[in-house]
Amino acid sequence: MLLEELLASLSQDPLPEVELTGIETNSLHVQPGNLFFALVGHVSDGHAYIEDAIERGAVAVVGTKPLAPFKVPYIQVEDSRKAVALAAKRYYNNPSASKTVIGITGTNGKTTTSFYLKEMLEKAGKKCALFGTVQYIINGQELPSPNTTPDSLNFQRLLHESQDDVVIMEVSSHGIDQLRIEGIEFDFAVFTNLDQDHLDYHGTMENYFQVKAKLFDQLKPTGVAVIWTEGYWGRRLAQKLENGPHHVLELSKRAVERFADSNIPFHNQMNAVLAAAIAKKMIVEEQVVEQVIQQFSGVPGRFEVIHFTEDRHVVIDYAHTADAFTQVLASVRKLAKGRVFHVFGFRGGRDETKRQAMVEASEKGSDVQVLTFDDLNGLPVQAMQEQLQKLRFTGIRIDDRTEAIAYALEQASAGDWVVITGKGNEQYRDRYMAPCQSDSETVDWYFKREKSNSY
Ligand SMILES: CC(=O)N[C@H]1[C@@H](OP(=O)(O)OP(=O)(O)OC[C@H]2O[C@@H](n3ccc(=O)[nH]c3=O)[C@H](O)[C@@H]2O)O[C@H](CO)[C@@H](O)[C@@H]1O[C@H](C)C(=O)N[C@@H](C)C(=O)N[C@H](CCC(=O)O)C(=O)O
Ligand SMILES: Nc1ncnc2c1ncn2[C@@H]1O[C@H](COP(=O)(O)OP(=O)(O)OP(=O)(O)O)[C@@H](O)[C@H]1O
Ligand SMILES: N[C@H](CCC[C@H](N)C(=O)O)C(=O)O
Repeated sequence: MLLEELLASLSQDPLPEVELTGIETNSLHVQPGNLFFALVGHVSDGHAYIEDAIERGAVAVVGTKPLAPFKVPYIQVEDSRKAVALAAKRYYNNPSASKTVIGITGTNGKTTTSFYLKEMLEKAGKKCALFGTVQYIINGQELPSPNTTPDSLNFQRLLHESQDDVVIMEVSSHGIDQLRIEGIEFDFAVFTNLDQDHLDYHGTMENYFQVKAKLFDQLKPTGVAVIWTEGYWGRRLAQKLENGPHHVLELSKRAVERFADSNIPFHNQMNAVLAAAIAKKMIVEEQVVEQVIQQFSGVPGRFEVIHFTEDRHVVIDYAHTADAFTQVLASVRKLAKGRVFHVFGFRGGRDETKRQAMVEASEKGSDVQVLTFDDLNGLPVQAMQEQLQKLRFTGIRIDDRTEAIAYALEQASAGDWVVITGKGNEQYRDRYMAPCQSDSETVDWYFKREKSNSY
């Protein structure tokens, strides 16, 4: 595509006749013939890397700041995140237009709902691409997920490669705010729930809600909104959409009554019915939907039950909000004949204001609490220790996660359950550091150690 063809609407001046070889937002990845978009980020400012991008072969640059002329055309726009999203959409020939696009938002349950839905649709013969926290899947191929919601450029590029019929994506509030989904029109948008999280980024729950609600502005005119309305924020969203053009499907506790005798955790029943509502709208047979719910293969690191020994159980779970703790611990309480141990921690550099509520949910839902580290995310150990010190917490503190898990497993006796939350299936302790064992690998290591010690 010619530079002129892509950017004519943004540039006052005529642009040179140059054939583009691609679009880039990271100067380090620029190849000769690329168009570079300078984005102001949370850590760096892409405008500082314009010269670098030009040296690597960028043929034009788009940015937001008034800058002195460069040796290639510089096009100043109001919002370079919006500009790159729309340029990528155009460059890759609007790849989502030919697919059914489903966006799932909410604090908890996005990943699980998306996995349920993928299984339902695939059983009905549809090919699904998936974007989310655990992984991306394009044309059946699993790719690592750097962000729950990919940046707009990567997203359009992957959609262009995808020969799938359906795109199921988790839409994070960061993703919406940073315009990673700008220009995408959704056939379905799902709201699971809202719980206190990410206030380091959004400031207030109201702001957090308003950002999440923006997903629903991107529904196609024929689009359907599916909302869990049992909570305050779900009801607010349903009200907001009430007089709008879209069909709104509201789901509440009544929708999960039929699971009364089943042993799926309650939160997964909610996720299952949200997925089922879309599957049915997409004409998946009732029988297929039910079969998937009954035989669901689960999500890595979400309510993963390990029969540690015959009478001791471990649950590995990705809970990292107070509501998620309440849900998971209540489900375990129903299953446990003995005590419930809870090993948990917090991520460095993330919302600190949710922590006290998480401690309280843990103390309410379990018998023994072990507070440890999740990820430090670059935060010095001492700073995390000081932050933990400030919490009102009466349980046991063991900073080293392996030791904390070992302690809980050691203390647990027949009938007890040990719940380990926060990291799920993740194989790193700090996104900036080397990979390390997952929580289930730690449990496995402990189990082997205990077995060899008993001989
Ligand atoms: C705070 C935040 O959300 N940051 C995200 C954001 O980064 P940023 O735009 O601020 O990037 P930056 O590092 O400041 O760089 C600015 C620009 O300079 C450019 N640059 C930089 C260096 C250089 O040498 N050359 C260069 O061109 C960069 O390529 C970039 O274009 O955009 C990046 C690309 O999309 C994201 O990877 C990054 O996610 C960071 C790693 C992150 O931790 N994000 C979390 C908070 C997040 O987004 N989480 C949600 C899930 C939350 C949930 O639901 O629980 C998610 O969707 O993953
Ligand atoms: N519907 C729900 N309501 C409340 N808590 C839930 C619900 N579904 C899942 N959870 C809890 O939240 C945790 C994360 O679930 P899941 O990965 O499906 O959510 P998510 O929205 O994708 O989270 P993230 O964006 O952080 O990846 C689960 O391990 C469970 O503890
Ligand atoms: N939802 C959590 C976990 C994100 C997981 C991973 N992508 C990371 O950033 O470490 C958060 O944003 O705090």
